[in-house]
Amino acid sequence: MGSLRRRVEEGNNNKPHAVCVPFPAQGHISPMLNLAKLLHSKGFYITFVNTEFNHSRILRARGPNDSLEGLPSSFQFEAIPDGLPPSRPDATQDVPSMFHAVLNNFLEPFKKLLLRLNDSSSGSPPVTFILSDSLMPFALDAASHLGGLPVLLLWTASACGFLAYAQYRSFLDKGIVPFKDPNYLRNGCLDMIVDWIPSMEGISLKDIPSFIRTMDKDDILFHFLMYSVERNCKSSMPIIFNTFAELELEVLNHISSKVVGPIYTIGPLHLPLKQLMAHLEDNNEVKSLGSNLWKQDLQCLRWLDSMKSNSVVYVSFGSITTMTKENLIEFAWGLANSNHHFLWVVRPDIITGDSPLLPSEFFIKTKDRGMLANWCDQEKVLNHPAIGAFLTHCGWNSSLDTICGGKPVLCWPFFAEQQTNCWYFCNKWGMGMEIDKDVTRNEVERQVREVMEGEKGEEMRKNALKWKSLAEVATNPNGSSYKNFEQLINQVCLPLKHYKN
Ligand SMILES: O=c1ccn([C@@H]2O[C@H](COP(=O)(O)OP(=O)(O)O[C@H]3O[C@H](CO)[C@@H](O)[C@H](O)[C@H]3O)[C@@H](O)[C@H]2O)c(=O)[nH]1
Repeated sequence: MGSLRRRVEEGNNNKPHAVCVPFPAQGHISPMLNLAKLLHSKGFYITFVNTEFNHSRILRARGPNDSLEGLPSSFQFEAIPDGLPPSRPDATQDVPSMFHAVLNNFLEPFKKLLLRLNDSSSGSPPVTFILSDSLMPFALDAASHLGGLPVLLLWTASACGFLAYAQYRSFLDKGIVPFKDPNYLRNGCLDMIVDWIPSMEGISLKDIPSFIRTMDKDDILFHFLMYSVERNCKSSMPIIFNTFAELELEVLNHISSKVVGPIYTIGPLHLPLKQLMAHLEDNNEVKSLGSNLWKQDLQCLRWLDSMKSNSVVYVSFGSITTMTKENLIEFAWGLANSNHHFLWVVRPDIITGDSPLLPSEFFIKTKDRGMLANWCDQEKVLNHPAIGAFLTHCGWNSSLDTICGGKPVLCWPFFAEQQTNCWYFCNKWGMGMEIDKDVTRNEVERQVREVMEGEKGEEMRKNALKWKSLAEVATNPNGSSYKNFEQLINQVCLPLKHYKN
């Protein structure tokens, strides 16, 4: 697929040009787009690169007028093929296959794209740097192929997740991974305390990013993360973290001593973006840009408007989590039996290969207090005063959404570093409780009641509000993330333009 829009405009040629390449999944595209918009507001020319698959999904979910067309001349979208066979058009692609594709299929089309963008007839200024997702290591290879083009790396998950992934080689060297006993998931093995990770005293194997859970020495999930994080650590390029220093200070100090390049914490990106959007005119094209891969149900917010403050539990498991039909039924009855109001995002692809069907008794029992949606504007939902708590899988964007909204969490981590985020919510940040992997309706009911009515829930709510206010301080002028972002722009990104020319 070629350029979607190309307009040469006076003045663009002097702009520094950032080519942004997110990992092709919702939880990566959204923070990358947020950062791209912030860079654009600082005068950068942006090329945003999606896969063809996700590009089509965004067009379908948002419609051409409200997604990728009619943009200012200094913000363009490009799409490259992922080389994967066709899959369900509105479902998240298989994660191991995507890791395989990233390692094998992306380098050549991406190099071709960079060459085209750098061609004087392209209509865009010469590329100044690549802003690459940390999980797209081919961007580093493409950059060196093009004579050492600078690369900025964006880590879209938590810093604690990064530090935990950075231990993967130790798990191999110590002979812990791959596991040898086929019962390792059930025999208490995962309760082993991991005692060598600085700043994570008391953490157990079960809280380490889940890709250690394998008996296969060549497991693609484990090796992809180990390889990508190690490449980040060894690179002299800056790594940007979507977190704030006050939240993960100790971890960040350890990461700083582990990586060759500098690190910049500039999050939560939601907050500076919100401020930026508030200042843009309503007809500003960047304002209407979004990256949701599913169509948002706008009714949810209207429904919440009619609810009392702190009275609704919001339930969502992000864009990748899948569960069994039995899990879904247990969540449903747990919510129903709690007698609380709830808004539940049930993605059409949440049950692998099947539709998420719920029993009619459930609908009868929850008729006046339950709302289901395929997808919603989660940031807005979590900022809504009616929401009292969030039942989440602990993906990092959802974690930041809830921190920015000041809502306590019930955690049901699915995979990746969600287990580590969950451990931090429950053990360090004091705003979370964990629901067992083998979820039961009784536990869901009990925890929903606790977070909505109990003393512990009250304590968690207070802590959540404390983190919300610290996140605001960090992103306000003179806050840590604000200053880091200014430094990143003025001391790293803008001088790169000078260096290129
Ligand atoms: O109805 C919904 C549900 C979700 N979201 C958004 O979807 C994103 C979901 O991202 P995240 O919470 O991070 O979950 P995943 O989609 O699972 O994200 C992947 O990417 C994250 C960032 O790298 C990792 O932390 C996760 O472990 C990984 O699974 C967030 O921005 C939400 O605001 C909506 O807008 N509407």
